[in-house]
Amino acid sequence: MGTPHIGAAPGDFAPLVLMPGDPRRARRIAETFLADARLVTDVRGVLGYTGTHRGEPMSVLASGMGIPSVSIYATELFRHYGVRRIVRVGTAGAIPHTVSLRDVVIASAAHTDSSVSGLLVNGVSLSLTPSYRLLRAAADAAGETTADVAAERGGGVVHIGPVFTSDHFYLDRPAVFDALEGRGTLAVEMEAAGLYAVAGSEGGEALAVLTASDHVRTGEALTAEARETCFDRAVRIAAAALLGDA
Ligand SMILES: O=P(O)(O)O[C@H]1O[C@H](CO)[C@@H](O)[C@H]1O
Ligand SMILES: O=c1cc[nH]c(=O)[nH]1
Repeated sequence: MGTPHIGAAPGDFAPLVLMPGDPRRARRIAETFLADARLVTDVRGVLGYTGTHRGEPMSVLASGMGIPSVSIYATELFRHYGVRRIVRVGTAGAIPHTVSLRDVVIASAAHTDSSVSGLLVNGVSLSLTPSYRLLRAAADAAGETTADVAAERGGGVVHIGPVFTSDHFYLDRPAVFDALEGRGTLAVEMEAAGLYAVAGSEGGEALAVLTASDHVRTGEALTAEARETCFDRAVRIAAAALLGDA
């Protein structure tokens, strides 16, 4: 039963999956966003739950950190569990000063310093992009969140644009961030490009909806408590995108 990394039985996952990096965040999402959630896998402590959201079956599974880890879980979900859509709900470091802590960044493309963009098609550096349907549904779900509305709700604004998926959390190269910012890159994280690459290869749909938990220019960072509260907004947008025309 299951795959090398997922202990769930066939049929245990819904076709729609939310995917945070952190297993404890997966549990929190299951407790707060899913009705009747049940644990379906805990191999290696990577927790997965299935329940319903607004009456539709929906699952949550942690990805762990980095492209190799998210690639394993996304591939096994698409290939062996009939999953159709995965939306990553992660944290990220804001790059330009126009992105503030608590803002949500919907990743319309993922640049990367990983080899993944060049590994899949010989001689080609692939553009790693989300499903247009998911992107459009997330943009619609976020649409009413102007700066004023966001301030009233205690959250930041929603940005849509490219992100940088890095293999290096401790990347001490400001020039890289300068060059990426000059090309419109909004935030840095460690999984979106891998998820987009897997979805492209496996015939699935994927998107990353990120919350700015720290700022690479100023060094500011959210407290652990603020991180949890702010994160809910990204999860709401992600769940709405998953439901889309499901
Ligand atoms: O909060 P998550 O989803 O894990 O995302 C970010 O946090 C981790 C690094 O601290 C990396 O996985 C990065 O992408
Ligand atoms: O990967 C990440 C996640 C949050 N903040 C960063 O600077 N990098």
